[in-house]
Amino acid sequence: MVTGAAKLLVSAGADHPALCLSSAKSNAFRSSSSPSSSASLQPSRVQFAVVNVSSNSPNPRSLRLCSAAVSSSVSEVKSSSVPFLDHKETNILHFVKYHGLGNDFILVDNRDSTVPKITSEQAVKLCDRNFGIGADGVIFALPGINGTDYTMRIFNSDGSEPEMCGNGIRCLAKFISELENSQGKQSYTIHTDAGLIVPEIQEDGQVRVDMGEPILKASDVPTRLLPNKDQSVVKCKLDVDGVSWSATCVSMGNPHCVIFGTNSSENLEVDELNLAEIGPKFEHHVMFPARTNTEFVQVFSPMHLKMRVWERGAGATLACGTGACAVVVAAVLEGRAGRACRVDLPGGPLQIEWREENNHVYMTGPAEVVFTGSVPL
Ligand SMILES: N[C@@H](CCC[C@H](N)C(=O)O)C(=O)O
Repeated sequence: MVTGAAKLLVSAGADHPALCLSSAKSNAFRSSSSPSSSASLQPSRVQFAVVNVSSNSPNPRSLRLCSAAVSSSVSEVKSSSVPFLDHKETNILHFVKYHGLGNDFILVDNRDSTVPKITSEQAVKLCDRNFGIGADGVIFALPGINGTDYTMRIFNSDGSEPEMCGNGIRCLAKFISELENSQGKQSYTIHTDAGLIVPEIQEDGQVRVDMGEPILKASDVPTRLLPNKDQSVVKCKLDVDGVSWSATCVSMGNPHCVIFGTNSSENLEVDELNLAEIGPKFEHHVMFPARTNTEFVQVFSPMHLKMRVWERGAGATLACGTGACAVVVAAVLEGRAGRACRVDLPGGPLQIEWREENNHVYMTGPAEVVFTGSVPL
């Protein structure tokens, strides 16, 4: 069943997924060019279909090319002339998976409704890396509110709904530009629960995001840690797991607890931390009434930081955009770094700038398509 176009079809039993994978490098897998390739797929047995778009292809048209392929494998009954994401089969969700530095998301075209197409319980199942598609969250592109172009909503992989997601909004910008069929430099106004966020796709494909102003007032972060006179929580003692940590709390719309050291060591070696053990203890600490994301940071120089993150609702991830922003704000407040830094995350670097003129934080980084697919709900 493998053709010259590198088409691979695996059909499993009724209780197991049938999976269709296609190379993005050829148009030969379009439905019109290979009608027999999907003939062995019986719609009732198709549990899951994925088209591999190519994680390293910079070709912005790759998503549109592959959309045609999915329509042929998931639904033989549909005409391939209808764009993939516009198919309206009952109980099938069409999605595109993206990642920003390995922080990965299932993107859903929700422009026709203000209600997310799936529930938080369904999101948990789809994010599962063994029994689902696998992702750190599900992101919906909804109609704009109050004059904005779009609204972003997101479920974490545990089903909770955060206010914002930095890597996710870069992915959303790329997703929207594909939906709108636009090319080159584009900027969008996005309504989020953290306020107005403005991502801009650059000529080089990177996405620069105006992330708005950081929130430092303890009660707004929120944290119960004792604030300073100016209401901020900077270098505050926090006991976790028998260790006294030095914590600075910053909200980028969502809460972050930033750790550079302990009472016995001013500087962390972040690779030595057992994140899976200590992360949940920070996340669920009584000092954080809305739980928290936690970043552990090592300072290489005033312009170069390294962090690892334990995310609220998602655990250890390869990157966290709001986390990297919070880290630079905290580093400035603690006098450890300048306002423009490279932040190294497990999945790669982000450029972060906290501008003095307008108090806004700017994040620049990549967002890439991984694959398109369809899944029954
Ligand atoms: N990975 C995201 C943050 C996602 C939300 C977070 N888990 C929370 O619950 O606040 C990012 O890149 O910012």
